[in-house]
Amino acid sequence: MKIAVVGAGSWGTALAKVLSEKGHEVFLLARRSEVAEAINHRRENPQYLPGIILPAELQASVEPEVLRDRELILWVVPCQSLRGVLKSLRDYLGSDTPMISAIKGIEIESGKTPFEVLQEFFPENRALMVLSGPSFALEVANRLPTAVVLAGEDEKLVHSFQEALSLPYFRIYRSLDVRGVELCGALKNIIAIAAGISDGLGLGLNARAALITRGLSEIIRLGVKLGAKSITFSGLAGLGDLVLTCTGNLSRNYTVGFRLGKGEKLSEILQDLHQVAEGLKTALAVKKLSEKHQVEMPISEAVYRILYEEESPAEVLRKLLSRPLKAEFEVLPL
Ligand SMILES: NC(=O)C1=CN([C@@H]2O[C@H](COP(=O)(O)OP(=O)(O)OC[C@H]3O[C@@H](n4cnc5c(N)ncnc54)[C@H](OP(=O)(O)O)[C@@H]3O)[C@@H](O)[C@H]2O)C=CC1
Ligand SMILES: O=C(CO)COP(=O)(O)O
Repeated sequence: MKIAVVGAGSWGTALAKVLSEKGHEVFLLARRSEVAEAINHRRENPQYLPGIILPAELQASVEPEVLRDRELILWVVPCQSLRGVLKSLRDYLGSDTPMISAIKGIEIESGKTPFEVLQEFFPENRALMVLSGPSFALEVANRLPTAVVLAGEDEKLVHSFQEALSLPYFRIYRSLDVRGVELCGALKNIIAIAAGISDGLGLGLNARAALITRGLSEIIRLGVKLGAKSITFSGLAGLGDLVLTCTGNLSRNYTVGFRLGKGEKLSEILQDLHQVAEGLKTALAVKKLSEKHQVEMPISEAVYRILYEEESPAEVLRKLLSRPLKAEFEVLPL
């Protein structure tokens, strides 16, 4: 299959490597020519995946022309950049070319997910899909076993892409709950920041387990209000990715939280953060969505206050722990 991956950061490069190893003809569309040149001539993306040797067949370019004859496009740019990237590239794209978003975020202005933004640009396209799940780029690039989920509305189509894109070390499960799979991936990043803060403060493993569990509970509440199926949250894109990013120090979101917990200011952290930590922006989008839909999200709210109202992590923690006691599950008559 002729494939283009748009976005030559860590995840775009790792996915392009997987697809190239599967035998597809892959173009990786970079924004900067030095990135494309390093990939084409040194077989490496030194800024984002240093030391990983990329397949000789994988080609990189900065020319949007390479999108013209592709049979599949993967979108792998930061969520807040997607709309601008689509505006600049739409003339090179077929209106019904299959497309997969591998982006985990929510647009701040519109409250839309990447899938919804793609639908806005390609309203007739019935071949839009979402890829999510626990998958650190570096581990995938090192061919460590990974399981992810591909979601789409057309079961036959998702099934065929599941087969076409899987490798033994990159197992793709399929789902019809696009909304759920996509929201899981976006919302877990905020909880990962919270887990990092907790670890940075030295609050211990009990606290982290509580954050993961209560975090899951609140992201299900919002997700279901927004049309997701609750069962999806117990799958790879939900619990799987939540556990990975709340416990793995390869996570950029967790790392930002950890540094905040250690007392660094967000402005200092942003200065040397050379990759995207989507949870920072998603926290703003979720603040608006939770207020609009009247969903209580105490952990996400706490992260928002630390990030954007400069409340100290210790003060936010004190408030979290003094919330009224309640039943664990709202639906049970306890
Ligand atoms: N890394 C991971 O392990 C995983 C990441 N994801 C998701 O994938 C998405 C991309 O993340 P990731 O690859 O890690 O991010 P990185 O920060 O590693 O790379 C971002 C890439 O996007 C490019 N980019 C940024 N802004 C623009 C823009 N306005 N126009 C065009 N290109 C732009 C960057 O180009 P430049 O270098 O020129 O700035 C860079 O190639 C995120 O939503 C993330 O949550 C999902 C699963 C795993
Ligand atoms: O989503 C990820 C792994 O599944 C990557 O997490 P970070 O963006 O926090 O690094």
